Amino acid sequence: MILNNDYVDKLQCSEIYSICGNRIVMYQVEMTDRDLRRASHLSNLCWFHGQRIADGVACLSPRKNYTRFCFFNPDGSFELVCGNALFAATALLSNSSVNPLKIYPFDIPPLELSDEKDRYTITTPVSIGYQPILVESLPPSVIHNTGSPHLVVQVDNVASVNLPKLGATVTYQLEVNLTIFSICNGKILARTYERGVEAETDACGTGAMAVAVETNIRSINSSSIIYPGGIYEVKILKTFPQPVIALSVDKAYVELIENGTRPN
Ligand SMILES: N[C@@H](CCC[C@H](N)C(=O)O)C(=O)O
Repeated sequence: MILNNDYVDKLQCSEIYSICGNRIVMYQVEMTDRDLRRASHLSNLCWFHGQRIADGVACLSPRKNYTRFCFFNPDGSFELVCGNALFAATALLSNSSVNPLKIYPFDIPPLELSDEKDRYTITTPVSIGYQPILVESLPPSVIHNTGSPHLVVQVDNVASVNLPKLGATVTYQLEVNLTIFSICNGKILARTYERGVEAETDACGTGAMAVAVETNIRSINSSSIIYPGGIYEVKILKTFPQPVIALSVDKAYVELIENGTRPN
């Protein structure tokens, strides 16, 4: 993506990464926790001349022994975790003096991040949903919280679902993301409609984790989750007392697509 100089000026200390096609602004800023939580105005970095050019903004703020992580959707809503932004954060900080393994979101235990050979990996506990929910024509489905909440629905064929229509209903009624998946020749295919973006994105890290939880419950054995924008690998490391998942992505799917940093 080539943006004009006006937008590059607006970006200042930030970059846009594409992670499996999910475009995230990575904004490095010195801010207190209190100010960060209120910084929903930073979501304006996702917009240029009324057009959405990114699917969220992740703020990284240095602390003494770790980096604080905070995420806003393009509509300004706050979310604890964006899986893809954490992959980008690992890529961004791995060449700096900051310890990339210590990136802490608010309110939840720190996730484990690793940068090994050709892959980035996030390891995190997730909360399983038990209460089946009925929305429109969808089969009863549950919400898994993988740092962000996803209603996870198995369908016959992901390609033939009218995701914009169903997703809009789900985000409006339940205020969660909608992630659908189907099994095709033993492979898991997935799509996510993101709340706060109010559109389908090319891929979603927390959505892939939610699919991994659901397929594990249904005894579907496949470690690859294929989104329109790229492929994630998942491993369930343990299931009790709650599942712990390792989600990884090939570094080739993590691309710096716009660099707004300017020399002084
Ligand atoms: N794209 C993200 C999830 C971002 C948060 C989501 N829109 C929400 O509001 O929960 C990912 O890769 O996990």
